[in-house]
Formats: sequence, C-alpha cells, structure tokens
Amino acid sequence: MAEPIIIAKDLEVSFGNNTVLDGLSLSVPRGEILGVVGASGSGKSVLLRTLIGLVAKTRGSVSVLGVDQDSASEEEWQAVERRWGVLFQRGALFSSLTVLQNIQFLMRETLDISQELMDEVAMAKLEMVGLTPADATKFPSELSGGMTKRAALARALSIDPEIVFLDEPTSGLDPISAGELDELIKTLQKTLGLTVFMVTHDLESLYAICDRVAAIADGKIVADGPISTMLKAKHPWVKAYFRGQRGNLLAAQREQPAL
Ligand SMILES: Nc1ncnc2c1ncn2[C@@H]1O[C@H](COP(=O)(O)OP(=O)(O)OP(=O)(O)O)[C@@H](O)[C@H]1O
Repeated sequence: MAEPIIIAKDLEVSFGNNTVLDGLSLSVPRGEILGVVGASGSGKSVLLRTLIGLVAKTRGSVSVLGVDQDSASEEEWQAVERRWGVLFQRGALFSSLTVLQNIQFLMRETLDISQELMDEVAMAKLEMVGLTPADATKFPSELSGGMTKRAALARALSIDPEIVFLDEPTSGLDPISAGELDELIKTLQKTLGLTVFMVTHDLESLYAICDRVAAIADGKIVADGPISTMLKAKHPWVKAYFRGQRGNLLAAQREQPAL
C-alpha cells in the first residue's frame, strides 16, 4: 500500500458548544481518490478545512505530506501549502478577474516566472480541464456552472499540486456535466498521479471514480473502505445512503451492466 500523505489523528473541532469532529482519525495514501460522505452538517467541509489549516482543531493532530501542522514553522507550512490545490464549495472564482487571471492568481504569488510563460502554463491548464482558449478572457459571471467548476479545477491545478482537495465538485451540475467532471478528475489522477480528497453527496461520483469512501457521522469516521464495504456497513446513516432506493439502483446497475 502507498504511503499515507494525509494523516488525521483523534481530531476534535468545536465551535462554542457545537462539537463537530469528535475523535476523528483518517489517513489517505498517495494516489488515492477518497470520497468523503455524510449527512448535511456532519462536518465534511470542516474536516477538509481543518486538514488544510483553515479551521483550528481543539485536539488531535494533522500531518500532510509529512509535515505536522503543529510542529511546522510558518515557512514549512507555507511550503507544503504550495503542494496542494483546493476547489471550494462556494465562491470558487474571483469575480473581478478573468478565467486566465484566476488560474494565474496562485502562480503569480508562488512562482518566479515571466508573464509569457505564465500565460502559456495557464492556457495549458485551461485546455487540460476541457475549456477553450476563448474562455480565457471570460469573467466568472459569463460561465455556466460546469465551466465554473472546470475553471476552479484549473486554478486548483495551477501550481502542479500533489493533492487536490475538492469540496462538492459536481454539486449543481446536470448529470452529464457531473459525469464529465468525474471522468476529468479520474484522468487527472491517472495521468498526474494526484491524490484526491473529495467531499461529495454524489453517489454516482463515488461509484464512478472513488477508490475508497469514508463516511462521517457523530463526529467520527463510521465506515471506511471501497463501495463493497459501504454496501455492507451497519451504521444507520450509511445504510440508508448506500442502500436507499437510489443507492440500490446504482448498486444493481454496477452488478448487472446494461446489455
Ligand atoms: N466557521 C464556523 N463557525 C461556526 N460553526 C461552523 C463553522 N463552520 C462550520 N460550522 C458548523 O459545523 C457543522 C458542520 O458544517 P460543515 O459545513 O462541515 O457540514 P457539511 O457536512 O460539509 O454539510 P453540507 O453537506 O451541508 O455541506 C455545522 O453545524 C456548521 O454550522
């Protein structure tokens, strides 16, 4: 098994009296696509934000790419931050910048390269996510939902990360666009060797591209494994999610491919 590059141990995160994560432990090996599921408000986004240091934990430890959040110096943490990309659930793009400028935002901050080279690299990222050169000069308000997600993904990939953290990448997309985005994420994982930490509600995505799924309930991981493990899980929420009407339909489709 590949080395774990995201390790969370005994995490607790509280907001006042609201304890959202309560002794959560999880590790993600290099090259894996992990899908994180859970009921609305169960703490999926909080977990993502805690792993990347945007939310303070009240207990436990986080290590990413071998760097421990608590013992790392500011420089060490900044250096490790440059090795991941993030696609946030909301507010994915800066509205006053064009698509190309959005993609270049982090590059400008972290890479010491000429504008010409930056344009070239950003155009390559744009193409990688299936956008056209004509989209480069558009503003976020001129993009469809699917195009916005793709542009945000291009921005997350702008500085060649080893890990991408994706918060509901397919939410708000029609099933065809969602399927295309899933394929894109899978292709990027295969070709770039990316490790993908993906928060999702999308059962289709879990079936289509995730190597492993982790389910959060009661502040902890209550089931963890490939889809086959989730289908047998005993936890009531996990059972209802994977063995509800829609879950059963998908499970049946996968077991019996259409002729
Ligand atoms: N900055 C914050 N301050 C206070 N409470 C917060 C903050 N961020 C999140 N929470 C609370 O933490 C809980 C978990 O929120 P989170 O966004 O992680 O849920 P989620 O599982 O991602 O839900 P959804 O599927 O609806 O996006 C919620 O009760 C939310 O109100």
